[in-house]
Order: sequence, then structure tokens, then C-alpha cells
Amino acid sequence: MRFDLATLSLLGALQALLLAPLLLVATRAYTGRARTSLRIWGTVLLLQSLGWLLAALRGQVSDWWSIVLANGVLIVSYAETARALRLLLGVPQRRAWLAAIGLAAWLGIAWFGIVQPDYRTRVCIAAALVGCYLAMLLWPLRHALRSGGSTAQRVMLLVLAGAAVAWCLRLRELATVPQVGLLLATPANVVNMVYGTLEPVFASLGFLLMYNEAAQAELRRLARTDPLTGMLNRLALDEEGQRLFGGGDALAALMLDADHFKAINDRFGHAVGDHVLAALANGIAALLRPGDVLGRAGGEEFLLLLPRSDLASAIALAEVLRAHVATMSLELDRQVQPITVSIGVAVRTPDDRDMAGLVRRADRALYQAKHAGRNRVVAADALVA
Ligand SMILES: Nc1nc2c(ncn2[C@@H]2O[C@H](COP(=O)(O)OP(=O)(O)OP(=O)(O)O)[C@@H](O)[C@H]2O)c(=O)[nH]1
Repeated sequence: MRFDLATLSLLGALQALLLAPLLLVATRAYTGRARTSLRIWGTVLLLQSLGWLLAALRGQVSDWWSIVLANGVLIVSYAETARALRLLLGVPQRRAWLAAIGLAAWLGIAWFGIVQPDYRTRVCIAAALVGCYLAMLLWPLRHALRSGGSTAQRVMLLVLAGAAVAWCLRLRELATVPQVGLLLATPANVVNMVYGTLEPVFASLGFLLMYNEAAQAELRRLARTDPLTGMLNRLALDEEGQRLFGGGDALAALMLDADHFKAINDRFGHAVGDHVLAALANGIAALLRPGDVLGRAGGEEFLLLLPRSDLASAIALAEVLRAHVATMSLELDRQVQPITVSIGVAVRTPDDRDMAGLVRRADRALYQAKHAGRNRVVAADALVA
């Protein structure tokens, strides 16, 4: 079979050119980190198509175009690929590093392309550049895979591994074959060019899968977060509660409610009330252990779940929280405003069939605390303080 490498290169350019607008249009529907990374990826495809087009013209246009400019464009596209993936993986983008490595490689390629033409050295420089960028991607991906990575991340890992293998073949051939050149149809060049032609599709597929996962995770996080306090919302509390209850271990539920909160709203306005709720949530969260689950059950009411906690330690913590809130004294409208909470405590008993029963008893205890004068802790079925 005969391969015309310039034609393959043009096919790769065409594929990337067709894919780019599809991805760029798709970004309109999304927001946040995932959208930025998808936009970068669309730009990467445009740059790649330009780079491969210029490379395919090797010998027909000046070396300034087909070597210096083509490699410059491809280097920027590789750097942007690394940036888009690192952004999607939630690791620092390291733009300065990417730029420094890219610039050094481009200067080297330009020198050995124009001043002292040497194809072998240029390939070695390009391979070193690709190696550095791959390492900057494989490292966070490897980390992600270790901590239970996803199928999408495995697909991307495979695509990157393919690129590494193709470059290794090219380097090996460089050392063994006497006559070399970008568009000579040697086995390694063919593998490289075929891989380069298919890569926009495969890499974009892997990227889209990863993007989809990131977008789903972001949606799930938003659906479980209370926007005012940043704590878990009712839905997430229900899920966490069922998970903890299903575990079968000891479990305590604390229902906390701000006292006379309506008066704060009436006196200072709803916006100040919001600020008080957020401060209250943060003040409580600061005293919790890792593994304790705090969320906003609704309005000015918070639910705290304490895994592996017995009644005595749950009451002790509730008392610490109550006392801490009582000392918070927020400054509202340049006036010091005391704030207190009432807390109902209940622990799981053998009679509890589900989480709802446990929370109901904590709620009833809270009602007792309010009835007994507020700013106090009451355990289910027993007045404690
Ligand atoms: N600012 C603000 N206020 C809220 C929010 N959710 C509920 N509230 C207010 O919380 C107040 C709760 O009032 P009540 O149920 O009468 O309770 P309370 O005034 O705290 O009195 P006790 O609970 O009996 O001590 C109401 O004024 C609600 O409007 C919120 O997200 N932001």
C-alpha cells in the first residue's frame, strides 16, 4: 500500500477544521471551567488544522512557512491541549511552564530549520517537547486513575499513550534509517501521520467524555449545595442520611434552629439575615470533626449528623455548639447583635426503621427546646439543659 503523507496531513487538517466549529458552537450551552476547557479544545483543533496544512506544503512553500510557522502553530496547539486537559482535571494549568517549554522548543526548531538545517535534530527537539507536555498530562491523569479514575480518563490515557508510542517509533527510525524527511513514506512516518490524522477525532472523543463527566459532577455538586451557606442542601442531607443509616453504625442527629430569627430579618432586612445564616453555618462547621455531616435543612434550620456518636457525646457537642454560637455576637448595622440557637438531639435506636424517624425525634426535641425558652439543648425524650 502506498501512502502519500502530504494527503494524510491534509486529511487530518480537514478533520480538525470540521470538528472545531462543532465544539465551539456546543460551548454556548455550558458555563464554568468545563466551558473554558471546551473552548480551548476548539481553538486547539483550529490551530492543528492550520499547522498540518502548513506542514503538508513542505517543499512547495518557503521553510519559514512550512517549518518555522507550522511548528510554532503546532507547539501552541500542544500547549493549549495540555492546558485544556489540566483545566478539566482541576489541576493548576502551569501556563508559564507550558509557554517556556514551547518557546525553547520553537527557537530550537527555527534554528535547525533555517540557520543550520538539520531534520534529525528538529525531530529530537519536537519529541522532547511532546515528552514534556505528555508528562504534564500523564501525571495528573495517573493521579486521577489511582484514586478511582473514570472510563473517560482511561480513554484519554490511551490516546496519549498512542501519541507517545508513535513518537518513540519515529525517534527509533531516526537512529537507524539513513534517509529521513517529514513527508518520506517510511514506516514510522506513516504510523505517525496516520495517528496524527485520526488523533483529532479520538482525542476529541476522549476529551468530550471527560468534559461530560466534569459537567455532570458540577451539576451534581450544584444540585446538592445550598447556595446561601455553601453547605449541603436538603436533598444531599437525605442522601447522606440514608448512606449513614444504611451503614448500621451508631448515629446521632442534631437539629439546630436560630432563635427569634424573624426578629433579625424584620429589624435588619433579609440581606443581613442571609449574612447571619451564612455566618452561623460557618461558625458551626468550624467546630466539627471530619466525617460529621452538616447541611441546611431549610429556612433557619440546620441538620447535623454525627456518625459513630452516642447520646452523651452528641449532647456534649451540641452544648459546645450552642455555647459557641451564643458568644458569636455578630455586628449588624454597627450594632452588636447576639444570636443563639436551640438544638434537638436524637440517637439511633433499634426501633428506628429509617432516617426519617431519627430526624423526626431530633425535630421533636428541638421543639421542646424552643418551648422551654430557647438557647438550649434537649435530647429526645429527656430535657437536658
Ligand atoms: N434572611 C433569610 N431569612 C430566612 C430564610 N429562610 C427563612 N428565613 C426566615 O426565618 C424566619 C423564621 O421565622 P420563625 O419560623 O417565626 O422562627 P423564629 O423567628 O426564628 O423564631 P423561633 O424559631 O421560634 O425562635 C422567617 O422570618 C423567615 O422569613 C433565608 O434564607 N434568609
